[in-house]
This record gives sequence, structure tokens and C-alpha cells, in this order.
Amino acid sequence: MKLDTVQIHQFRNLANVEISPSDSLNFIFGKNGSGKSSLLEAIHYLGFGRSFRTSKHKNVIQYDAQKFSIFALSSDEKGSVKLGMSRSTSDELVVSVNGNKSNRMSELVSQLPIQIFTPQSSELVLGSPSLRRRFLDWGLFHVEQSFGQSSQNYQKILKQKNALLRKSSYMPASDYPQQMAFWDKQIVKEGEMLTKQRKAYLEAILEHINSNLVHFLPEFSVEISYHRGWEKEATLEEAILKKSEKDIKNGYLSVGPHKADLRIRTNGVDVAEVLSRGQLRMLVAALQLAQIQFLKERTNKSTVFLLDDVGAELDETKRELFIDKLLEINSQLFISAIEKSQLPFINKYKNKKMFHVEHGRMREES
Ligand SMILES: Nc1ncnc2c1ncn2[C@@H]1O[C@H](COP(=O)(O)OP(=O)(O)OP(=O)(O)O)[C@@H](O)[C@H]1O
Repeated sequence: MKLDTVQIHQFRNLANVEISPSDSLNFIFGKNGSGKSSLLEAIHYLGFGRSFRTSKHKNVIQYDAQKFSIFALSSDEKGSVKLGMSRSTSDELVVSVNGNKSNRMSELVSQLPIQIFTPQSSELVLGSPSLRRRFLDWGLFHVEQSFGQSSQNYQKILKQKNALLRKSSYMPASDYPQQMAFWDKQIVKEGEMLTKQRKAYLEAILEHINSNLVHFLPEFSVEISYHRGWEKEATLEEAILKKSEKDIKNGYLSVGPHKADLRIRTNGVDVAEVLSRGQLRMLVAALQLAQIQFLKERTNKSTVFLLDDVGAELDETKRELFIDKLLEINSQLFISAIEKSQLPFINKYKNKKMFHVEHGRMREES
């Protein structure tokens, strides 16, 4: 899917913006504070239902406005779809797909695979395991139709199990084992399925990750493995039993795929301890690229890729390489930079549009 038109209203300093982007390359130039990241942030909302800069939707609504809204016309060879969403200061969400309104973000995010790469992207490696789980789950969500539902099921069951763990200390002893066994059985069933899907997905994208790393980080050999969230030799059922006393005390389940992680090492050492900031970003670029290469290969879906502040911490050859690799798989790119001098190779691209942002207003350069 590509974005044919994007309209943004009352989103940060973008009062009223409408663009018809190129289906290939879009460059957004402008001074600090002009609104470049806000444009990418608004597009990001269509693919994730949230910002990449704040967890509070209110913060992106224009000062003194009551809501923000974003509309887009998106298309691929199968047809086009009208997408829209708005959020108000009271946090009311309205999503619309071809005019059908709902308040379920999942209806929108399944339409349009969007990825983002920012100066903070190295957090994927340095940050908490939840970011790496989210990375795997994003890929699975767009490749496996059933994954969204099974992941939601697991989260619901986990909530029930945790509620029971919290209640267990004051429940009648006779009720407790039966109820616990019921939820454990569900956790094991859904948890093992999720683990199997994540492992198979990682296995499938590893080939792409490794071939990207040859270009992005040629001086390192990187090993990536999936840690499923409970000890090696045990089944999930055994691990849950083993931890039950401690989990009752703490009031939450400490083992399962909600504790899974990706371990990323070079020569047996955590990459976070060895790679420079720029190298970590290249590693993340190789990981993200692998996901969308695999998505394209498996489903023929193209991704909208947002590259915010591309000048930061990537050297010029790597910037060019990343853009070229993304174009190879027919991605639609939105690239923000302060000035053109950060992209001296820009003239080689024919199918491109350039936008200049000033005080929240966008002008297409001819
Ligand atoms: N809710 C809001 N309403 C109106 N303006 C806002 C709001 N939140 C932030 N701003 C302002 O919007 C402007 C655009 O910010 P943005 O982060 O998009 O700039 P940018 O062009 O990416 O800058 P930089 O190059 O410094 O990263 C800033 O001046 C910021 O202070």
C-alpha cells in the first residue's frame, strides 16, 4: 500500500496540511521546529494509532484545538482505500475505513504497514525487552492474518491469570487450585502457540537480517536468538508451576511469552556493550529492512517507511545504502532532513518529490 494523498488537521503545528506524495521518494526539508517530524508523526498514527514521541495523544493536538484528524487515500494494485482517524482532547477515538466508522484502531493499522526509523531507533537494541517483542509482533501481525487475534487472546488470558494471582491470598483454598488450573491451561495453549509463531518468524527473517548486515555492519558477526520467557529445559506448564509461590506473592505471572526477548550478540557479548551509537543504528536498520523485505516476499505488501532526521549519526554512504535498499523493495519513503546538503546523492533519484516546511506550512518544490 502507498499513500496517494494525506490530509492533516490540527496536529501539533500543522493546522491544515494536504500533500500528494510521490509513490517512491519524498523528502521533507525545513528548519528546526518547522514541522518535519510532526508530518511523519501524523503518518505514523495511521499505522500504529500512536505517536513515536509521546504516549499522551493530547500532546499532539494543536494548542487550543479540540481534536486532531488525519485522512489518507491509500492504494495498491488491488484497489484503493480511504483511511481516517481523529482523537479529541477527551481521548475519544474515531477511525474510519472507506467511510465505515468505528473506535477500533486495529481496523486501521491492519490496512497499512508503516515503519519508522529515527535517531532514537537504537532503543530497539538498548531498551526494554518489550520493544523487541513489539518488533517481532509487528512483523507477525502483518504477515500472519491470525496473529493479531492470538496475541490479543493471550493478553486477555494473562490479565485473568494475574487478577487471580492477586486475589489468591484471600480466596477460599478450595476454589483456588481449580480456577488456577483453568487459566494455566489457557496460558499454556496460547503461550506455546505464540512462541512457535515468533520463533518461526525470527527464523524466516534471519536470512534477510544476515544479508543486510553484510552491507550495514561488515566488520561484525552478529548472532540473534529468541528467548521465549521461561527456563530452557522446562515446558511452560512446568515453569508456571515452579514459580507459582513467588508469583502469588508478587501478584503477577513471571514466566511466559510476555517475558520473551531477543538476544543480540557479537562474539558472545551483548551488542549494546560493543557497538557505537551509529553502528547500533545500522543494526536496527538491518533488522527493520529485513522485516519489510520478508513482508514483501511473503505477501507482496509494500511498506510506508518514515526516516526522521536522516542526517543524525548515519554517515553519508550508509544513508544512501539504506534508502537504496528500501527502494529496491518498492517502499514509499518519507525522509526528513534539515537541509539538502545532508543528502548530496539526492539528484540520482528520478521519481521523487521534495517538500519544504516552514512554520507548519508545506510547499512542494518544483
Ligand atoms: N500540540 C502542539 N501544538 C502546536 N505546536 C506544537 C505542539 N507540540 C509541539 N508543537 C510545535 O510544533 C513545532 C514543530 O515541531 P517538530 O518536532 O515537527 O519540528 P521539526 O521540524 O521536526 O524540528 P527539528 O528539526 O528540530 O527536529 C515545534 O515548534 C513545536 O514546539
